[in-house]
Amino acid sequence: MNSDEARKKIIFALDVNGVAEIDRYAALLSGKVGMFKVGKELFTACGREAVQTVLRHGGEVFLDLKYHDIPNTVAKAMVEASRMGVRLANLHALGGAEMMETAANAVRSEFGDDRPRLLAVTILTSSTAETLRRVGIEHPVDQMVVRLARLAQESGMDGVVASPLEIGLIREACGPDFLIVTPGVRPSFAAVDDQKRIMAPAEAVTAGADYLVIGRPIAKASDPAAAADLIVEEIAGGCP
Ligand SMILES: O=c1ccn([C@@H]2O[C@H](COP(=O)(O)O)[C@@H](O)[C@H]2O)c(=O)[nH]1
Repeated sequence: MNSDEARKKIIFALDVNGVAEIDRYAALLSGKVGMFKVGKELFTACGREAVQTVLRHGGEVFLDLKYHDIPNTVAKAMVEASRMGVRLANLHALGGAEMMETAANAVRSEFGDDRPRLLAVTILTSSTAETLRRVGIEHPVDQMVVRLARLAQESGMDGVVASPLEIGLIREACGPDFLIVTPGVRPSFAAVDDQKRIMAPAEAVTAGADYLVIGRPIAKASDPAAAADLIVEEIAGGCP
C-alpha cells in the first residue's frame, strides 16, 4: 500500500474542547490524516461550530455522536447531522432494528445519495466480556459484534464501528462493501490508555479495516505531525 492510501485511512479523533484546538490540529495534521472525528466532548463544547471549523480548514468530518434513543428522535438527529455536510455519522446498534431503519430511511429520503455514510457502533472497544456480563449480556463479545453488524446491515446502515479484532468475522458475515471503521488502534510507540480490544494499525488494515480512528497516540505525542507520519509509514510498510 502506498503512503497516500495509508494516510486516507486515518481518522484523527479531535478529542478537544475548543475551536483554537481544532485550528491547531488542523494546521498540524491536514494532509497527514484522511479525516477528522468530532465526538461528544468537542460537540458538547462547541456544537455545529466544531464541524464548520473542520470543514473550513478543508477537512472531512466523522460525526461520532453515537445516537441511542427512540426511533423518531434518532432519525431527526441523523437528518440534522446530515445537513451539516459530514462524511460519516453514527448511532448505537444496541438501539435496535426499528431505530436504525427509521434513521436510515429518513436520511435517504431527505438527502438521496448526497448523504453521509451511516455507521452503527457495535460493542465499544473499551468493553470486555466482563463489561457485557455485568449489564446482563452473557454472549461472547465477538458473537455480539457479528450479531449487531448483521442487524445493522439488514436495517440499512452502510457499515459499523467495531474493534479491529472482529474485522474478519464482520467481513465474513456482511461482505466486502460493508464499511468497517475501527477505533482501538495502537501503534507500537503508544500507550493503550482505556482501550481494551486493540490492534496495531498495519494489522488492522491488513485485516480489512476501511478506516482507523486514532486519537491519543497522535494527540499526546510530543510531535503529533511526526506521530501521524510514523503511523502512515507503519501502515504503508506493513500492508501489501
Ligand atoms: O468503540 C469505540 C467507539 C468510538 N471510540 C472513539 O474513538 C476514539 C479513540 O481515541 P483514542 O484516543 O485513539 O483511544 C475516541 O474518540 C472514542 O470516543 C472508541 O474508542 N471506541
